[in-house]
Amino acid sequence: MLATQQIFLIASLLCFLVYLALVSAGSQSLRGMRAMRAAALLGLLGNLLYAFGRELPTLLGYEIANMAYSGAGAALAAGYRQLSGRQAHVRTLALLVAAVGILTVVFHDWFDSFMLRSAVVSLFQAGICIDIAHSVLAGRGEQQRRSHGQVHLQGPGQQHVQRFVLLMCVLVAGGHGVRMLFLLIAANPPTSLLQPSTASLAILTVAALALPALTLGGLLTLHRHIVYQAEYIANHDHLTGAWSRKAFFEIAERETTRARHRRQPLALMLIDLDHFKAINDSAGHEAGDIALQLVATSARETLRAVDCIARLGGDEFAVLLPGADLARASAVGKALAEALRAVTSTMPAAQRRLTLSIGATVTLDGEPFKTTLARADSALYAAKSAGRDQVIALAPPLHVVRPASKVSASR
Ligand SMILES: Nc1nc2c(ncn2[C@@H]2O[C@H](COP(=O)(O)OP(=O)(O)OP(=O)(O)O)[C@@H](O)[C@H]2O)c(=O)[nH]1
Repeated sequence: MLATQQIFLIASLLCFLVYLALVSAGSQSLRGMRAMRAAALLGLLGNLLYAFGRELPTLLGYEIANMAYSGAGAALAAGYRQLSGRQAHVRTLALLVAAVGILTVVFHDWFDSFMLRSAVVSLFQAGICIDIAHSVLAGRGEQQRRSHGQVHLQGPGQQHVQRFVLLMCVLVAGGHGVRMLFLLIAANPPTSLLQPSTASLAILTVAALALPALTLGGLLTLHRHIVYQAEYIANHDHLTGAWSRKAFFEIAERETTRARHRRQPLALMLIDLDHFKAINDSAGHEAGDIALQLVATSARETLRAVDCIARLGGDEFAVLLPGADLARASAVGKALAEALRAVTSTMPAAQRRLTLSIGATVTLDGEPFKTTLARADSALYAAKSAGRDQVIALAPPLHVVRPASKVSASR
């Protein structure tokens, strides 16, 4: 058996295994999944056709094999584009694949030139690798933006996958560059890719293994996306996007320990919408949902990336402010109420009436978090009892620091 045939058979097997893994990963709905599957299948087909190229008619063993390879590259590029949130541009990629197919036929059957065929294929494959690298780098920025303040959801695994894909792109694009250079300067340039020379074998190995390797990178990226989505759903409130109650208590324990170690203050605010039931009753449940979303949006505009907002249930939110003292917590509470007022000023009457009661406190060194939470709850209760639409801050031990200061006159 020829060495080249073995390489292509190994690459076929790898493509098949990656395809199986992509199928078993399920989740058809995930962006990029279909393109990755198509890349693995086309890669499998291309490698098999190349493996038996000598036994098959030229049309199958060369032209169709080439088309399958180009198609696999294009599908990979589309998949990585979708994974990173870029537009896939399927039509443009399909046109490029067709152009590569036509040119290889022209430079094979009409004007036989191994050099020109190689130039077309190398330019296309190097371009695909550059585009994939671009997608990976663009996706990295996107994830950093999305994970702002949620860093623990992004494990180091994702970075390793991105580095692996980038390395493969550099290897393949660089390999095609070296190949072109070699063809240009070699005293006796090869006249066929299947010519048994060490250089041809090296090029073939890189080219054949690049496809399953890049498809595997896509599979790993998809896997990280699935894990990320599952973690996101488990840790976030679906309506407002705020942290879930469960995640909040985990974060609170961690932040309490961190504040103690760093000897820094940690403030906690409990926020409850005023007369929320009336909004639901008068304007409907949907208007109530919008009101809850507005609170979360206003909070995100007001808070820093290190702060954390969670929906504890119903119309109650909690906010952790690492490094903030009581005065700062009061100021943030007022700023939040102000931001909500600004957002709702142009809204229908039901949401325009939206005000907040806020109870704030700071952790006392060494006390369990549930004690801090109980104090913030007392402050919130005091704010409600004092007429709502205000921030009340309670310092440890339990005494009122800012008695019933109105954020604004109630409307
Ligand atoms: N629209 C909507 N309403 C919800 C949701 N979860 C809980 N509620 C409603 O929130 C209301 C909670 O009202 P309460 O906190 O008991 O009372 P309130 O009207 O806000 O009055 P005060 O808190 O005393 O100012 C109830 O009517 C619940 O049905 C939700 O996800 N969406």
